[in-house]
Amino acid sequence: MDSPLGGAACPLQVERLGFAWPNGHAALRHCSLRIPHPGLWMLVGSNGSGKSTLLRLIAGLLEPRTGRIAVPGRTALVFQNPDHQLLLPSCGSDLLLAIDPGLERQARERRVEQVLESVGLAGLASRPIHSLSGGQKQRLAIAAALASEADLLLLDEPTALLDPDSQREVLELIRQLTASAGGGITALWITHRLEELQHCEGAAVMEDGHVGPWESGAAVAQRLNRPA
Ligand SMILES: Nc1ncnc2c1ncn2[C@@H]1O[C@H](COP(=O)(O)OP(=O)(O)OP(=O)(O)O)[C@@H](O)[C@H]1O
Repeated sequence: MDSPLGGAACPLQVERLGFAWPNGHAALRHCSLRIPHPGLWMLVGSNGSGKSTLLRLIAGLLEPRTGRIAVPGRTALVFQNPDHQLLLPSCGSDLLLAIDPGLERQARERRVEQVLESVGLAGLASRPIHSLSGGQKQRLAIAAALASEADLLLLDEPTALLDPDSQREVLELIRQLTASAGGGITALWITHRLEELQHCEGAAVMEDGHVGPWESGAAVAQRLNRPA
């Protein structure tokens, strides 16, 4: 299948995107990005370079002023702080919010169990969310994204608030979900943690509202680690 922007189908294509906030500040200028195939892809860049704005545009929360975004599948955003997106008191009730309400009750409950299992939280449907650790909450937020049948996960510094063990667990979870055996899921992951770049398919640097070319994560980490 061809993408709406012409080339072969790919999980995400962004072409010459422009966006300005109501105060006139141009957050994105001629911003282009193409994810060629499923996997884990990372974006780095200094504070204010436009990374979160780009993710919100891709998710459809903001309207671009110019340019185009082509996403053949569904998107889901995962925020830095899972408390900003987990709404209901128990794990199961929160996940039910994300599941197609047209499905029969039993199918919805089965789906809850399935997605909990896929993020390592099997059997926790009735657990109160406030009793989860930070890492478990972040995995639940990822489960909600999966429950919504999203195939493009947009992760905005998902490990920034986690301790090193939980950070590794969340990264490993996303790696498994985006591995080819994981069913064609794509993740676009924003990070300031250069060590995470070692684990991606490709990394790009965002600067002043513009995304650079894909490079190996190791090459980007090495360059950004070097003193100016
Ligand atoms: N709601 C808003 N209203 C006006 N300007 C905003 C708003 N949100 C962000 N901006 C501005 O847009 C620019 C890009 O912000 P954005 O949050 O996308 O950057 P970022 O690369 O994600 O930064 P960080 O690494 O600090 O999260 C910044 O100059 C920021 O101040």
